[in-house]
Amino acid sequence: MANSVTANSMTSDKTEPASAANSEEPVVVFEGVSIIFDVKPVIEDISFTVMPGETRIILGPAGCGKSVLMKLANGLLKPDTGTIKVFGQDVTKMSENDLYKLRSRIGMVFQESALFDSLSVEENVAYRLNEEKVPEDEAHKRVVESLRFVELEKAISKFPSELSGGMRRRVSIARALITKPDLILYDSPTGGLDPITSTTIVELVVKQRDVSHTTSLLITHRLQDAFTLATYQFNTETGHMEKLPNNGIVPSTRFLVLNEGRIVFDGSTEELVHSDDPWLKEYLS
Ligand SMILES: Nc1ncnc2c1ncn2[C@@H]1O[C@H](COP(=O)(O)OP(=O)(O)OP(=O)(O)O)[C@@H](O)[C@H]1O
Repeated sequence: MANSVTANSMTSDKTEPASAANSEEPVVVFEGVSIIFDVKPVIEDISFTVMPGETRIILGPAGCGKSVLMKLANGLLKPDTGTIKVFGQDVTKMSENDLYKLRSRIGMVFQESALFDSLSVEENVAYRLNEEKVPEDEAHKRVVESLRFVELEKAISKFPSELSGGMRRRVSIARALITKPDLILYDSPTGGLDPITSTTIVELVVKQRDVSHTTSLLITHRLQDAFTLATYQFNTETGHMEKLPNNGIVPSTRFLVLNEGRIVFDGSTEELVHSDDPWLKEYLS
């Protein structure tokens, strides 16, 4: 089988290194991060680390601060206290110019796809390349390659309004992958999709993870998607994901669970499912 993700006994945290990252250094580090909106703390004293090649799944009830946390990681929001390092650089202290450069290494899949309705699929996917003044021929080649990855080459000339929700989400993923990022931030990539379409999107995330070993943060409201990510690997021969044998767990998948702006869990899949915490047990049931 042409796979490089290995099942383990649910105890090791070893991960495959991300292609362009130093495997020794964490990709994302939050230390004592808090942010207050209108006198209300939305993120409170959060600390966690994401290592190269890790897929960090972020769970928690609606409004607990998941999207805010992701915007903090991308430098779109600044915390009131604490430090946030991405690729070793403190994003809380960076100028907009430096943040712009840093973001060329970060792919972002926004909630609800966030495509530009007036642009074609090709223009949407090429957006970042156009900003970086990549020559047209080269940009076109890369758009085709990126759309092929999400199995949507045929939609290249269409407009977002002509696409289904699942197709728009695929375009959004193709747009995030076009710069071959070292970190991908997925904000609810299956939000608002039906279960079958959601599974096709999760399969894409699994494919991206297992083909490129890119570090990622992924918010999901669907526990089923989270556990699929933790227990399935991509088979490049069949072109589909499949469940790991013997109840195996993908070792590079870890969880962060938030509630009311605080971390209530930070650990492996096995630790999560075996947690005795009453709140977590209720949340997972
Ligand atoms: N820019 C902002 N200004 C003021 N309040 C904000 C801002 N962004 C988010 N909030 C508030 O912060 C809280 C957390 O929002 P966030 O979007 O992070 O939640 P979430 O966990 O992602 O929710 P959901 O699962 O519903 O997407 C919410 O109460 C929200 O109203």
